[in-house]
Amino acid sequence: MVLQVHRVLVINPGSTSTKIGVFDNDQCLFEKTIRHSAEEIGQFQRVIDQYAFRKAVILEQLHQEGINISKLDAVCGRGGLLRPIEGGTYLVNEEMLQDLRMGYNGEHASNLGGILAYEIASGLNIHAFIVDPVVVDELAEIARYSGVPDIPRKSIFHALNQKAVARRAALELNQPYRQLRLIVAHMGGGITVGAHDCGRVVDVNNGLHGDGPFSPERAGTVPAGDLISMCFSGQFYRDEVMEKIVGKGGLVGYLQTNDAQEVERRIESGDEQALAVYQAMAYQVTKEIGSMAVVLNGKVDGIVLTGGLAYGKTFVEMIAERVNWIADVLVYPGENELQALAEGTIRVLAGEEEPKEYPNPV
Ligand SMILES: Nc1ncnc2c1ncn2[C@@H]1O[C@H](COP(=O)(O)OP(=O)(O)O)[C@@H](O)[C@H]1O
Ligand SMILES: CCCC(=O)OP(=O)(O)O
Repeated sequence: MVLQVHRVLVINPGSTSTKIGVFDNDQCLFEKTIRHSAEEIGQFQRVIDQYAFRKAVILEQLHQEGINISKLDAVCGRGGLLRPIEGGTYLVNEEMLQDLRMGYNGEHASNLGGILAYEIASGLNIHAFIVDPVVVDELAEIARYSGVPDIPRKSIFHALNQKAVARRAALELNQPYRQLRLIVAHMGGGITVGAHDCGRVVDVNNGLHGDGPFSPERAGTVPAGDLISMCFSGQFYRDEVMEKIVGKGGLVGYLQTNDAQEVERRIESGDEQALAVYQAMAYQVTKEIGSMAVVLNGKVDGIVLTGGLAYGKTFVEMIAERVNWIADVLVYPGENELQALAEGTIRVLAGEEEPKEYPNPV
């Protein structure tokens, strides 16, 4: 029997980068990470305004690589701040596009994933998909309480990569993912730390809207009372305050860069402020890991560090030395998101799985 080969373009817009790949089934033909500086991204007021810029960057890169897009069978994007849904592969439909365009659950680069996939696919008369978007919701009911009844906690995190690396850790630990208790810290432009309890992410910080550790471009949890006073001080517009939390918080706020490698260079050249901020970011990640250990009743089979920041040896060491008493630390730098997007799409194209229809609420 001849195996049918499906060619898929996958697009992963992150807050600090656009990552693309072309796959023949699960075989990667080419992948590329295009990094965007804080200034480059900062010139756009809204995430949706970055659409034309990111599309041009993608098409230019494919052109340079000599990829003929008319040979594609599908396009898949990382999605987006939709309504809370269960994991899986979803066909991009009109209702989804509307929610992505309006930012139903807020603004994030991944909203562009489904839109870019749809725009490129519709020009070629092929289907567009998203896989395991950032709103996959498996929270335990107890984790939804915030203390303010009108503001329930939400599941907004690096679902795609957290699941992919958790499965990789399960292979390494030689046990099924569904029988393991893992803590996964994805450390990219945003940072999310999830408690994976036997295959379900029962608690995780909302990586976008002021919850958890600060990150290269986000504030994480901030003192609520002071934030409220800032909002009503008359000194700032709403968007300006939001930017302090998402986009211009964290490393960008303290050091005016979202680039951890640049921070490491500054530290090497003796910059004490850079060192203090980097140490504080690691410290906040360890606090979140500690709290997820409590969520798992202290029975933790492994702590997984992943995302772009996990390439930073010093940063990983700062974290590992504070948390390795909880469990062994496994480090998977970068992310498996392109591969995971491709595999989710191929499962549907090969007829192994039916695509889910949005919305398909939890
Ligand atoms: N080799 C490296 N050493 C240290 N930090 C790195 C390295 N490579 C990337 N990073 C940092 O990782 C962060 C981006 O992570 P990434 O997972 O690619 O984010 P996103 O997908 O949100 O754009 C940036 O701060 C970047 O500077
Ligand atoms: C919205 C949660 C996912 C996230 O923060 O992604 P990036 O790190 O790519 O911005």
